[in-house]
Amino acid sequence: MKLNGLLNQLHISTTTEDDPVITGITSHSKKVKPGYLFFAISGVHADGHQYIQEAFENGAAAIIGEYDEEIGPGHYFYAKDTKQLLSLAASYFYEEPYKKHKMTGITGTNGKTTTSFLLQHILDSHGISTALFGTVYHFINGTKVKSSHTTPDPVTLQQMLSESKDDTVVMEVSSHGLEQKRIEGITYDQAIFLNLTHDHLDYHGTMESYYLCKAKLFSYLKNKGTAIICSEGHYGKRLTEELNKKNDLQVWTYGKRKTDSFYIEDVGKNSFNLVHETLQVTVPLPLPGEYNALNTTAAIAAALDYGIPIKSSIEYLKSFAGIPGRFEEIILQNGTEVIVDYAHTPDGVSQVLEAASKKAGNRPLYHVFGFRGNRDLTKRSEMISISLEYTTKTILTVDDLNGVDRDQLVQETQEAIPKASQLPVIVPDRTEAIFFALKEAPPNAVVIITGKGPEKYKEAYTHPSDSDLKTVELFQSMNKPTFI
Ligand SMILES: CC(=O)N[C@H]1[C@@H](OP(=O)(O)OP(=O)(O)OC[C@H]2O[C@@H](n3ccc(=O)[nH]c3=O)[C@H](O)[C@@H]2O)O[C@H](CO)[C@@H](O)[C@@H]1O[C@H](C)C(=O)N[C@@H](C)C(=O)N[C@H](CCC(=O)O)C(=O)O
Ligand SMILES: Nc1ncnc2c1ncn2[C@@H]1O[C@H](COP(=O)(O)OP(=O)(O)OP(=O)(O)O)[C@@H](O)[C@H]1O
Repeated sequence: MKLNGLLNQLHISTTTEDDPVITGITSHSKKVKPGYLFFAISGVHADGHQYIQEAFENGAAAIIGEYDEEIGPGHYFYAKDTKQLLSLAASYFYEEPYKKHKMTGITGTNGKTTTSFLLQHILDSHGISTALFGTVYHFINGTKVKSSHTTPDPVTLQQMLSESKDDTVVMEVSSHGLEQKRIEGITYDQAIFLNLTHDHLDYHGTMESYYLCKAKLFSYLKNKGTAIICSEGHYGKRLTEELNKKNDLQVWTYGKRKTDSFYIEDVGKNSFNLVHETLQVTVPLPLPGEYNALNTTAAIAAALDYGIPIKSSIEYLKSFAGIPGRFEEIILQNGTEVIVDYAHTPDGVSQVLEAASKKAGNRPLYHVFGFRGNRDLTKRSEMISISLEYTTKTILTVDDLNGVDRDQLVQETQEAIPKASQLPVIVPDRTEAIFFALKEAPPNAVVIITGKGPEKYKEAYTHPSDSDLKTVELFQSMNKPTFI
């Protein structure tokens, strides 16, 4: 690809005499190789304009930045919004790879991973090869690829789209990804809105700007594309109203109202009823909880939009194998049921504890969880209150420190405890906290550990383990019953 052609596609109305070949695109100066086009971006921690010199030294063919002045010894072009242009340039560089696939984007505070796994399972079972881009891992051409972001940076994203030979791409679209315009240069055949509840206010500031950011996904829908929206909650209703005013989209809602395009009722332990137009069917619940009936309905609706009959989706769901760290269950030798789950927002914790307490019935329910350092502090008290409401015993611990001193995080956790008659226990070492819960809980109890799901620990703890699941397994192996 030549520079002048790319500048033209980006609507930068300057040309260069030498018109160099562009060999790659990046916004990180240290990744620049000879012939690269470097985009200078002002970020949260650094300003890419400070690294222009380094980019030239590493061989950049040209730079695009937001400073309206000549910088450096080589080609420099001014642009108003380098984040947007970086994504567009990456898309053009890889020859607009989204056009090779059917594209599904899924957004929402909670449930993106779950819904994307469910949809991928249905599509794959139907013979539609499907790539998955998301938090747990990416899955391209039948192979798992390590994921560092829910929505990858634009260059990685476009490269993955280009490498994928899959018919369909199902991708989680995070609010950070939307705000940073990582998906610019892609249009979607369908977009799904799951919910919007308290999270990431450290980044978005207010729920209003968080909503406006999530709603942006729907502006990337193709003409006649399908919007699938959960109507439970204020924001889903608002989005539906806003999108219904546009005539160029198919808008489907799902939820618990009879007016929803996909209406669910009678959510039980193992199944729920789904009504769509004249069809009424029983759907097996692939994972416990009403929230998972909703996630499943979103996946069934998306599959129907791609031509898969609802009854076929139901058949396929019977072989769904679950998702790492999403209501993942282990039964200890003494009978204690342990659940590891990724809930890390007030709504997520509330939903999963509701499902866990239904499972526990009259049995005791123990809950172990903690907070991440440097992340939305305003959700902490609410999460503790919810835990205290649902559980027999709450054991607070720490999650990733993210650079915060452990004692400070423990102190912050202590301060977040609302005044309540039943006080939680604090065990700062996460492995000790899990051991404590498993030792304290009577054999008939259910112990739920939330926050990390399948993620590896970033901190070192007393017991040699690198994830919640491994800690539970370690406890098992150290506490094997001895038979005489
Ligand atoms: C807050 C945030 O989202 N930051 C993301 C953002 O970084 P940034 O623009 O703020 O980068 P910065 O560090 O300030 O640097 C500014 C610019 O200087 C450049 N630079 C910097 C240093 C240098 O030596 N040379 C150089 O050129 C950087 O490449 C960058 O272009 O853009 C980067 C490239 O796309 C991301 O890797 C980075 O993700 C950080 C690491 C991150 O942790 N993000 C999380 C919060 C995130 O995105 N999470 C969502 C999921 C959230 C959820 O739903 O739970 C996700 O999609 O993964
Ligand atoms: N529809 C939902 N509504 C509320 N909570 C949910 C919903 N779906 C899942 N959850 C809860 O949120 C947790 C995370 O789910 P999931 O990983 O699917 O969400 P996510 O949106 O991908 O999260 P993240 O973007 O942070 O990775 C689950 O383990 C569960 O406890």
